[in-house]
Amino acid sequence: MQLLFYKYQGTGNDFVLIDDREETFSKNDTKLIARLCDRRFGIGADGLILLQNDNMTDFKMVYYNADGNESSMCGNGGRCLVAFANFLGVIEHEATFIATDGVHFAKIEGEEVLLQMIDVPTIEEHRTYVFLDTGSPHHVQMEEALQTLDIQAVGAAIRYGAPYHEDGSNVNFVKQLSDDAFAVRTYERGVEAETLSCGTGVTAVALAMHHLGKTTKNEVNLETQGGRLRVSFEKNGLGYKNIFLKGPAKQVFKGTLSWEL
Ligand SMILES: N[C@@H](CCC[C@H](N)C(=O)O)C(=O)O
Repeated sequence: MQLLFYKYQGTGNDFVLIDDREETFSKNDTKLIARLCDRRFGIGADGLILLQNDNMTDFKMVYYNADGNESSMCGNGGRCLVAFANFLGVIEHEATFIATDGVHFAKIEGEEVLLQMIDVPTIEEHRTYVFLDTGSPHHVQMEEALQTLDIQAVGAAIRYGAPYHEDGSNVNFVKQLSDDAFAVRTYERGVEAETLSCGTGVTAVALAMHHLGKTTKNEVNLETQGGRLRVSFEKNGLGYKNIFLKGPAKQVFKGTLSWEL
């Protein structure tokens, strides 16, 4: 049996995308998905995403982390899937799709994809960090020595430590660059390593920085290790609404592989 796959990346957060409208992919095969995402034994990616049919929206997004487990929302993956749906002819320049956290609206603007994220009703403020859920759970903390920080060691300690433990959280380290720009490095749960960019992560950072008064702007630039993303939002009581994530999403290559990888 042969598997046709496409490789996409959004600011260096990379994904194996599969057109699964016929629902033939072995979606519960954790080992297979982890193997496909493996950078030495497989194609190599931070995650794998299925594009499936949906009755109410243009398509359904099913997201797996590189460890092979189905997980919560992926912002960069969602943007890549919109570009893929356009490539397949499933959508033109606008779309709604269903993901694990609800319905998303998206728009293709040239080389970039604008993705509406779920509303964030509350933000937890702690002494040294902020925690919020932007479709996926995110720990956000300021870090002056951002470029020299051992993200693997410090990120893993926070991800597995209290209060997150087994369920875990993604961990974002942030340095302010100007009144509307922040540099971000993210340790991703389910990849269990730093990724070059995280869409739900930079969304969490933008909201957290506004919440903490580090910026008064409603559109913030986020410099990730893989490129620049922009997040816009409106304050809504204790939380935020009309949250949009924007940035590039590109096809890298496509391929076919045999089932016995
Ligand atoms: N890279 C993603 C986040 C993917 C989900 C995350 N690893 C988790 O399990 O919470 C993004 O761009 O948002």
